[in-house]
Amino acid sequence: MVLAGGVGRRVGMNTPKQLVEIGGRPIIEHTIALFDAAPEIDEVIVLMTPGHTAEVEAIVARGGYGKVSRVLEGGASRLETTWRALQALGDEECDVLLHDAVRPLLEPRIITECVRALSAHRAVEVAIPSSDTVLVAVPAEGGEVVGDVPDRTRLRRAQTPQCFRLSVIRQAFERAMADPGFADRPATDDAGVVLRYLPEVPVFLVAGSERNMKVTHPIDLAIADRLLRLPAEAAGARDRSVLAGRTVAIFGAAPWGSELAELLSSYGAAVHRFAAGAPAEEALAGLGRVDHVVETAPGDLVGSAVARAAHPYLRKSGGSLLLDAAAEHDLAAATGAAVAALAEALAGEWAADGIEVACVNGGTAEAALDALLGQKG
Ligand SMILES: Nc1ccn([C@@H]2O[C@H](COP(=O)(O)OP(=O)(O)OP(=O)(O)O)[C@@H](O)[C@H]2O)c(=O)n1
Ligand SMILES: C[C@](O)(CO)[C@H](O)COP(=O)(O)O
Repeated sequence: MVLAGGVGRRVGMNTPKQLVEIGGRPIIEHTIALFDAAPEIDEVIVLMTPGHTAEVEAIVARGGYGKVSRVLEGGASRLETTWRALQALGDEECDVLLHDAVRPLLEPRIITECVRALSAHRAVEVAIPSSDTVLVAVPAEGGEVVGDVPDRTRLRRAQTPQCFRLSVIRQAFERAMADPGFADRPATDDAGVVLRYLPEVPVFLVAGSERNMKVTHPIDLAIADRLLRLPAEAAGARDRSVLAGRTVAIFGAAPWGSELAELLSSYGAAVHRFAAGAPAEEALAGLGRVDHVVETAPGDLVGSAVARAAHPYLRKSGGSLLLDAAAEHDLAAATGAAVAALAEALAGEWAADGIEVACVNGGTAEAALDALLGQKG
């Protein structure tokens, strides 16, 4: 359930913040795409700000997010939106993940761990340690003073998804909605409702991440935009043995092309080479699955034809695209800059599809391979 019923008062734009475009697409699209691509997820239901469901339906149709079954209107508060989400589900028992639409940087690892945890626990919450000391402020003359400094080692910051067996979260919400005191002291998240109304159900904690931030204030838009343009594992070294059995298509004839093909083959990849300007769609269709695409002749419309053709394949495989900005060309300098800009734009746009895009400026086959595996570039 993608909870998107808010208006984004704190961000302060005249449209709900989940429709604001960052990293090349609306925030809510990043979030929908994540769940749509997650193998553990069967169905996605979106609860959107009243009056804005048509915009989300258009995003879903344009992006072809086939797991989205419904786009419904949310309620007046986050908890009311959750309540509506629960009412929209049938009687059949299932696992439910409730996720803030405005946390578009959730890693697939967290979805996997949450779903796995639900096989042993009826309630699961994602949380991270607090890197700040947290204070309890108490009113005092002229302002506030520190009332308490809780032991930080026991404090966690709650994130989403918050995950439950349907019967558990539904029962907790039924009790909350029947409690006349709930409206005066509402919970601030879904797990809080379980804690208060079904205290016998332990809420198991799964490790979240700093990256899984919530876009709440204007500055978060800039931070999230930047993060969306960085690959999730930017700093992580990659093991080249992952290339075994992968399919790589190389277009054009960069000086290092043959050496790269040999290197890839030595790690067990199946390498297919195509001449510069070869019809990319036709070439890739003949391969079936494609894990990595290398365009070394981006002077042909600065690589966009190959990129366009490669996108559906790389989206399926979670692979990568490498562009070479140093193509020999009459307008080499201008073309190179355009290729680098294209790579940066695609990296942002495709991050949510799990595709990495890198760019090299000539160099060696070794450097190209590192870039292809997301280590540099
Ligand atoms: N009536 C509401 C209010 C919030 N949310 C969702 O809950 C998530 C977290 O809420 P928050 O960051 O508070 O979003 P807004 O309520 O939109 O922001 P603000 O409080 O600044 O208005 C968001 O994905 C938001 O769309 C919701 O589904 N229904
Ligand atoms: C659910 C939540 O994201 C967990 O941190 C948070 O409590 C939502 O709070 P908000 O004030 O509705 O943004």
